[in-house]
Amino acid sequence: MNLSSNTFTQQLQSVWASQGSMLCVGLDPDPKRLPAVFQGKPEGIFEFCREVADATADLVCSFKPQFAYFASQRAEAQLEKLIRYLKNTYPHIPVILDSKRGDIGSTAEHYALEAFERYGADAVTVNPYMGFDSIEPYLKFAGKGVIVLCRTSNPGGSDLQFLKVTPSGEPLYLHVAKLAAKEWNTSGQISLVVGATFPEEIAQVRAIVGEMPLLIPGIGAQGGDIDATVSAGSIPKKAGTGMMINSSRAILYASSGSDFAEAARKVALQTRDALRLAADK
Ligand SMILES: O=c1ccn([C@@H]2O[C@H](COP(=O)(O)O)[C@@H](O)[C@H]2O)c(=O)[nH]1
Repeated sequence: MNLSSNTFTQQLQSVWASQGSMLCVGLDPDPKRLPAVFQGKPEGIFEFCREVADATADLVCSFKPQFAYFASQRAEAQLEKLIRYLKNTYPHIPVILDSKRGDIGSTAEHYALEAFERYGADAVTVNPYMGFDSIEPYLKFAGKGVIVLCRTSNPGGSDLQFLKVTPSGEPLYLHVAKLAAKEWNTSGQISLVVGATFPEEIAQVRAIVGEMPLLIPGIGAQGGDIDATVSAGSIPKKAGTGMMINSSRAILYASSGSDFAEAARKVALQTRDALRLAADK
């Protein structure tokens, strides 16, 4: 199979089946929390992420490097190198660049080039606040995934996402889910972000979007409940699919000692198994 001609959605379908995992490991290399051996090392960020990825690759359905952790350290070259490494070593595992971009179309064209050509990501997270013309440039990259923020995991997400925006009193996040699923997704490239900290809302989004993949951050360090999340986001009769459930800090920083990779694997394995168990209920 030529994986490079596979779409993001096809990659996900195959990896859910082959790895039996809905776990997405988030790569958020916080300089204050890196094990001592990587601190101040020229390619320490790349090396730390590579070791965690190598220790968990057989347990995941995707990797999600968070752009800000690299950019704040002037480590964009290490991000490029990391994604190149992941794509070469684990071509079956999709890489999501979490950069939550959003801007007018002419600028979005360059954010899309950045995500898909410079970094070579399979999918990118985007903010829908500026409307469809800010999303459209990403959709021109056939097969690439475009993951739209819908109901985010943070408490402040309610400030805007719960505002009633239609005459019938529909909250903004459900309006985004409807727009994304019924108007914007003509090419099948769109997925949505919904937080594990809000399982009731996950269920409402799932009811609107059918089998659309959901990126679900918020288990682990943010305390989202695994059973409630999986139950809310599952696709009827397709257990173990449909979701990329992200955990970053709980896995990356399971130990700050020299056993960090082993500890990361242990937590990733427990999380993968808890997700599997929840899917089988
Ligand atoms: O609603 C959202 C959207 C994105 N994120 C990102 O996911 C990870 C979560 O990290 P944890 O350490 O597992 O809490 C992080 O990169 C966020 O930027 C999110 O948390 N919520």
